[in-house]
Parts: sequence; C-alpha cells; structure tokens
Amino acid sequence: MVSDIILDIEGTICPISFVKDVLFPYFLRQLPALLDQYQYPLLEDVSDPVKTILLKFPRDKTAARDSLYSHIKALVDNDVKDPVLKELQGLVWAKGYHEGTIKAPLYEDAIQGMYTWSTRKDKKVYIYSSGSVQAQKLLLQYVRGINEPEAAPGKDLNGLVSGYFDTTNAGPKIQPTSYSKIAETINTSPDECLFLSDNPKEVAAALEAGMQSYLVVRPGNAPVESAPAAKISTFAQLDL
Ligand SMILES: CSCCC(=O)C(=O)COP(=O)(O)O
Ligand SMILES: [Mg+2]
Repeated sequence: MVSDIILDIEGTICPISFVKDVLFPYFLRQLPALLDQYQYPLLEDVSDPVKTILLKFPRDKTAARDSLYSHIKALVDNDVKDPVLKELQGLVWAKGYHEGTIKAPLYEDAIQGMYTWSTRKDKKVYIYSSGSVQAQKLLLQYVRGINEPEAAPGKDLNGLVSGYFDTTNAGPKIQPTSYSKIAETINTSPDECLFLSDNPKEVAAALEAGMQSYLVVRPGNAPVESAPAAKISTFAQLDL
C-alpha cells in the first residue's frame, strides 16, 4: 500500500525544456544587473538577503564581480545541482513568477494525480527536487496545464502538497540516506512511499532506501537504457 507519493519536478511533472529554455535563461538575463548592485570583494551584510546567498559561494569567487559571474554562469551551463545556486535561482525567479513572465507548464496527468491523491484520506503528496524549496513553491503557485495556452489563468497547486524536500533539508537526490531521512521526517515507513522521477540514479537510491519507485519517461527526457525500476509515461498508469 502506498500512503505517501513523493514527486520529482523537472522531467517528471514538468518538461525539462521549461527548466532549460525558460527558467535558466531568465535567471541568466537577471544575473548581470543583480551582481552589478554590489561592490567587490563582497563583504558580509546580514540585512541583504541576496548578498547573504552570494557570500555562500567560494570565497575566492566573491572577490570580484566577473569571477563571481563566471562561476555562477558555469554552474548553470553545466546544470550543477549546487544548493547555493538553487537558493539564488529561487530568489531571482520569484520576480518572473510574480510579474507574470513565468508560468510552469505541468503535465495534465501530473496535475490530475496530485488532485486525486491529495484529496484521499489515506494519501499525501510531497515534492523532492534539486530546486530549492522556495523555487518549488513558486513553480507550483503559477501553474498551467501543458496543453493550455500560455495566457490561461494560473493555478496554485501548493494546497495539494504536504511537504517539500530539497538537497538542503534532505540531502543529495542520488543518495539512499536522503530518502530514509524523508521517510523519517514524514513519519512513514519507506515501503509505504512511492517516489517518481525521470532520473534512474534517483530511482535506484529510493529503491535502495526501501521505497517503491518508477522511472518517469516524458518527451525530451534523456534516453534510459537500463532502468532500475519499471517505467511509466503518465501518472494515469498508476493504480494506487
Ligand atoms: C523546482 S526549481 C526548477 C528546477 C530546477 O532548478 C532543478 O534543478 C530541478 O531538478 P529536479 O530534481 O526537479 O529534476
Ligand atoms: Mg528530475
């Protein structure tokens, strides 16, 4: 029996292309002006939330504006799941979401699954993504069905979610201990948890921690030769 459904975001409930072609370019467009606000080397200022995040990057990178820019750009270009980058991205994306420039296209079956499971007494829905918890909440606050026009009124799905996990509060997604920690945090036995992700290494880690798991295959995802679990291409295939 599955009591807790834990969802990955990119490649599972929304297309990878939304992250690569919309979110990352938006962040890189805002980055130069954001860094230009400060004097270098960056000095501690607890009253400034952006500066507080920037100061978590390696000290040698924060000595000059251009070295900091190059460091952050390289992390984005190489899709490094760096927790400090993810924290900064969440803060920058907030502007785009709140201004209406960004709206997240979610697969219709994922939206339907989240509604169906979260309204059942015996099930709860959680998110576990490399994106920061702030970025997860924003993404789910401004949702459109993938087949709806971009101008469609946004839906806020946060009411369907019982908890959010990222690499800061749970740990890296390819480590089994992160999944054990999530199960412990939500007070559930791992075998009652179902983790859905597009990443075979994440699926393998969840299985090793004793969770149930499927590999989610969506258009545009990287091809997977040997999957550690059965594959699904829509949440409608699940009979929970
Ligand atoms: C939820 S924030 C945008 C996506 C992102 O930055 C990311 O790294 C997504 O990784 P995931 O673990 O959801 O595949
Ligand atoms: Mg993913």
